Amino acid sequence: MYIDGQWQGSELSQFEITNPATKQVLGSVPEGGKKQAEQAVEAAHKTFESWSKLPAQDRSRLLADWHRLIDENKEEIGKIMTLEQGKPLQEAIGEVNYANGFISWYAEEAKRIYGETIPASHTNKRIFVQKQPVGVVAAITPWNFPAAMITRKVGPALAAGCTVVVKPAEETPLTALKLAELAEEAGIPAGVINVITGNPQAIGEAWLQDERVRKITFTGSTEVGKQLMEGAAQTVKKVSLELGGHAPFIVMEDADIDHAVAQLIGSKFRNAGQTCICTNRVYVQASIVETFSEKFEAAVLQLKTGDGLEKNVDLGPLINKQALEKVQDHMDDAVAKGGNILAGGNSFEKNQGLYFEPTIVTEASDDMLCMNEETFGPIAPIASFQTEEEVIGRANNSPFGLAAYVFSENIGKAVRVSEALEYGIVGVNDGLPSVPQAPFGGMKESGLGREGGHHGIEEYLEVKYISLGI
Ligand SMILES: NC(=O)c1ccc[n+]([C@@H]2O[C@H](COP(=O)([O-])OP(=O)(O)OC[C@H]3O[C@@H](n4cnc5c(N)ncnc54)[C@H](O)[C@@H]3O)[C@@H](O)[C@H]2O)c1
Ligand SMILES: O=C[C@H](O)CS(=O)(=O)O
Repeated sequence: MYIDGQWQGSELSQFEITNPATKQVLGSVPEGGKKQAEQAVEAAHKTFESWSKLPAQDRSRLLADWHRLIDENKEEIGKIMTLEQGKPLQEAIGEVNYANGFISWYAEEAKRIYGETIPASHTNKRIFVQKQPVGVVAAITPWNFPAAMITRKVGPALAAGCTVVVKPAEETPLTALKLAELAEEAGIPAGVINVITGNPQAIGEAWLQDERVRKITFTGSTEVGKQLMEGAAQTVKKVSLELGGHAPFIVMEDADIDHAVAQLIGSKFRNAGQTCICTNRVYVQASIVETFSEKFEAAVLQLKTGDGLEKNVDLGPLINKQALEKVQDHMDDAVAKGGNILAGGNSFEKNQGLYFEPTIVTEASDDMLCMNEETFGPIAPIASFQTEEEVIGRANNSPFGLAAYVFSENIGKAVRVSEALEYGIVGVNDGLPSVPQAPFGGMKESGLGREGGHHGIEEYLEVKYISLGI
């Protein structure tokens, strides 16, 4: 753990981090709890005064130095990520670059936190609006993007002048600790970033109860997000939630089918289907569903599943046994409800790694689990539809509202459908929309707030106006 500029916790009991591809023990980290959570808040609270008063140019420079060191170490960070999370090495390095994009974006954004003046309704008054950092921020992050989900929070928080306490997922703390090590090397002062590993419930509860923590920013399951949202009410903390998704991928009859197939491969099978914006259900207009399915099958059969450190691997292992069991449940349910397995359909174990083949299920029906619950694995169920109105209704019939995709070469139709979809992110002829400069986030039970772009820093700012009598 990294608290107040000190690497500590060796005296505590440890928990092991294992490689999901081999079950090899990679190392161990301290099992922190309430006490360490409170120590971290104390450090962040103590440092907030000086960090928030630092000129924005200085915070910007420190973030830029951190960005440079992350870039210089991206292969090492990528390998740590592949070892503890399982994604293929090139994909892991890609995540490091994506994660680092938030650091560079917010290094610049730090210098552009503008206020405003408002014409007063009285001649003897002047009104000035200022934006000030919210204070100590608690960040809790998932295992599937061990770097990007941290920098997508810590970047804007530090740029805004906040200090942070971070709890990474138990499965993937090593990437987070490496990022902290590089932040220390960049000269980011002790207490600005604190990384705690250990008991999620104990650490989370300590932060929820602590009035010095002024914001909770969480990325993870909707279930846990709801718990944290309730807990934040104890001291009325600001809350940002990046939660579960269930993305529809809509292919209209006038789509470029080859392009849509290529984009679906990326959207469905990135991180072995373990991303919040992965396509979870595919809707193809009836007139082209056979042609589309044949082309998609041919592309899926080219994919290679294996240890992420092996060359030319497209899909790594699933993170754990529970993840595999959920994917298998969705597979069995789809077949039981009349689904036809066009490709894949099997789990397998290799060197103790748990894998599921990239899978296509055709004849999917809306009552299937995979058409309603987040699969978080490499199953692509294909359902056909007749009309634009029908598919919009089916796509929106979900408690989730994170990402959706629509493919059509008719611009008017693409705009009409994208505007009708109740999702925070809509890819139009684009299956991989995530970039640091855009406001990433969901509607409905997929979350609150946005991360990325100029919207992302607003989450860490309070708006104050000063009414000046003259
Ligand atoms: N919307 C997004 O940007 C986004 C990004 C990545 C993952 N996700 C979602 O996250 C889920 C998968 O990630 P996961 O399995 O790590 O999710 P999870 O909710 O189980 O865990 C996320 C984090 O919360 C912590 N946590 C769990 N219970 C807690 C509690 N009671 N108090 C405090 N912390 C607690 C975990 O230790 C982990 O650090 C999926 O639903 C996925 O869609 C969403
Ligand atoms: O899993 C959720 C991530 O936010 C996905 S992305 O890397 O931001 O697209």
